[in-house]
Amino acid sequence: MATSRFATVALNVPLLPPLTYRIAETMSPCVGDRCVVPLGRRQEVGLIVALSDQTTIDPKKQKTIIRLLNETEPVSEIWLKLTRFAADYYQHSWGEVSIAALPTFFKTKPGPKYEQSLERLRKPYKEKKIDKPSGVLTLNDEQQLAVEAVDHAKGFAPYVLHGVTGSGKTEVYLRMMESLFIKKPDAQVLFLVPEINLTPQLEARIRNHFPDKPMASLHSGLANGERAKAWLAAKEKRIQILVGTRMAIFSDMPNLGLIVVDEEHDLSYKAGDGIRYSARDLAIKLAQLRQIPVILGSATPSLETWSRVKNGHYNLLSLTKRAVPGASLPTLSVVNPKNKKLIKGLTPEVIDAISETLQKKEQVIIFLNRRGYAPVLTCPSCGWLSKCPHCSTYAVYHKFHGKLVCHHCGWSIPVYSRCPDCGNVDLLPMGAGTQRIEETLEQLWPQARILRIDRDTTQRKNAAKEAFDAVHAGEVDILVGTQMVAKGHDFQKVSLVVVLNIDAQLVSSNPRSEERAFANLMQVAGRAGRFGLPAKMVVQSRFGDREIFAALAQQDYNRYADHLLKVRKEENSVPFVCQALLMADDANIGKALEFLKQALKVGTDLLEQQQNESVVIYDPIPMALMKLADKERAQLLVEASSRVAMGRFLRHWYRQLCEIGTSVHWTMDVDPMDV
Ligand SMILES: Nc1ncnc2c1ncn2[C@@H]1O[C@H](COP(=O)(O)OP(=O)(O)OP(=O)(O)O)[C@@H](O)[C@H]1O
Ligand SMILES: [Zn+2]
Repeated sequence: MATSRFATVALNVPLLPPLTYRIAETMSPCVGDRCVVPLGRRQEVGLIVALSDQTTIDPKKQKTIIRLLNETEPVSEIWLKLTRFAADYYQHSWGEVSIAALPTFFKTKPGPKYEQSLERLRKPYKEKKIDKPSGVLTLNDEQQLAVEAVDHAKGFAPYVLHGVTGSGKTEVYLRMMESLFIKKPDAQVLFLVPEINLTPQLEARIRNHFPDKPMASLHSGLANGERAKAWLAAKEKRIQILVGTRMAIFSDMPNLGLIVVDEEHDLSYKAGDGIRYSARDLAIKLAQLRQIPVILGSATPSLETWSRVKNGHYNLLSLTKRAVPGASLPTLSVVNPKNKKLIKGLTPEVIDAISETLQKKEQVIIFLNRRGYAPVLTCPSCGWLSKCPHCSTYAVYHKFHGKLVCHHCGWSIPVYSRCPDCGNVDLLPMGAGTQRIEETLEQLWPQARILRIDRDTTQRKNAAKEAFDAVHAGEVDILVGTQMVAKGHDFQKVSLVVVLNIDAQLVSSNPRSEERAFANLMQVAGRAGRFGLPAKMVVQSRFGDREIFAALAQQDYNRYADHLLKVRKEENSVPFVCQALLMADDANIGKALEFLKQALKVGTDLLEQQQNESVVIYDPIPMALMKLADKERAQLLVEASSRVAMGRFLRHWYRQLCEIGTSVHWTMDVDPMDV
């Protein structure tokens, strides 16, 4: 075979299409190999995406590949296609996406110890101990049906596994994997989870079920070396099961036979900075490229996903009841705190319910989506408020550390002993966060063992795992926390869930806020009564008569999702339109808005030129959280009736935006989560 003389190399540079380099005679690269090339005065690691025998580049300007990095197999054609798709879809250069998708080790110029490091990465994983051989459960009919459907699937097959909380979705995933392994013993499975904190429990469950199948996890809590190790093990087929957060979607698994996206509605599948990809959406694309089944599981599927079930793009698998015999869903009562005699913000109903549950020696979860002691500190004499000097928001009072902390930019100072404006010494915390509720609980139930789980208590490595282990071991009576306590955990003895302060989410101007509140409520309700204890849920809210609570009382996702879809359809909003957001920030909001006005003009002209009537561009506006870390931010919303129309517009518009040449920093978010 004649060797090619030129290689096209993708590089991590915005807007830069892959560049052509000469191949030295001693090298025989493959498509998918990494290499080091000169770029201006720098040397960069690039990815070879094509080979050819000729080039139109002037021989004097041709540059040569400096070093070929082919000690590992080249990335697969499918991996290249996936990253290329993501690049086109999210408006980045192919190199930006593909290089960024590699673990740091593989995108850094090799140092002197490169070979030894590679060798170390290839060392086998230490055997982990299996807790106890898991007994074989008999699947119920619905579970059985779900497993069989996927077992019979041919080629690309997208499924939504919609199962009420505690309906045994995890068991279904495990059996789906099992039947895949029976058919293809060397198959690989990619199992995506929204949060690192959910991986230990799940990993243990998978390990117990498949003691012989090598597995690894991949998430941002791992050191660079560990990430590279997992990535390489997946690539070289030394592991068969990869459990990971969104970044794991960019693993390259040659024998991939099944993808599971657990809790598919979770926001953390969408990257919030850099390349703003959705791992869930890319999972669908990957399954299509690999021609395999993909399972999106949730008790509360996102409306995007639900509408695709409704229009027949995805197949629906339903689990309508709890899996453990005798287990039922909690009964709901909504208590209006208005005109009630509150004790430290708690209604008598909540207090009684907690006391009763503690008497029965069962566990309580208190869910409050706000960490810290109080969201704001105020001076009652002059009206001073604890504003963050860098953001258009308040710094949160953290009593135990004696600090004011901005949850948006991280700014913090020791808390004032007197008002910085008027000198008054009696500063007052307003509202309550998890710390304050914890303090209240300690005062009201001094005998109870109370544990708070939120981002503040779980920063140390393994802290979250240890905390949840304590709950599982029955060492905790009351668990108070943020969303972290609502997700995924299979608690045995929780029989009461109390929800405080959900109202902020119900009156928000963000149109997705209510959808999220519903998902939160359903999920947290789902932590109670999983093992047959009669369970209760008490929500303090002023909006007890809303549709959301009627649906929650029945645990009727379908009813509420259909209701929301109807509203969205009437409003012609997502998922009935596609959106993209152009965001600009600058020290001065005026300049950010000015740039967006130019962008609007360019875009409007382009639409006219394209005779594209499926796309609408709205006027630029300051963002809801206008100032963040001293940057003033504005946004421009684009909506289109189809993804194709959107893609056609964005591609050209993006190029033209780059030509505007502004000092304003801007980014594009395709399918934004918040507008
Ligand atoms: N067929 C079955 N028979 C008995 N118990 C079962 C069966 N299937 C699952 N279970 C048990 O039911 C409990 C809940 O299952 P699992 O955690 O898989 O639910 P889930 O649907 O993932 O819940 P969630 O969405 O709330 O996280 C687990 O303890 C599991 O062992
Ligand atoms: Zn701030």
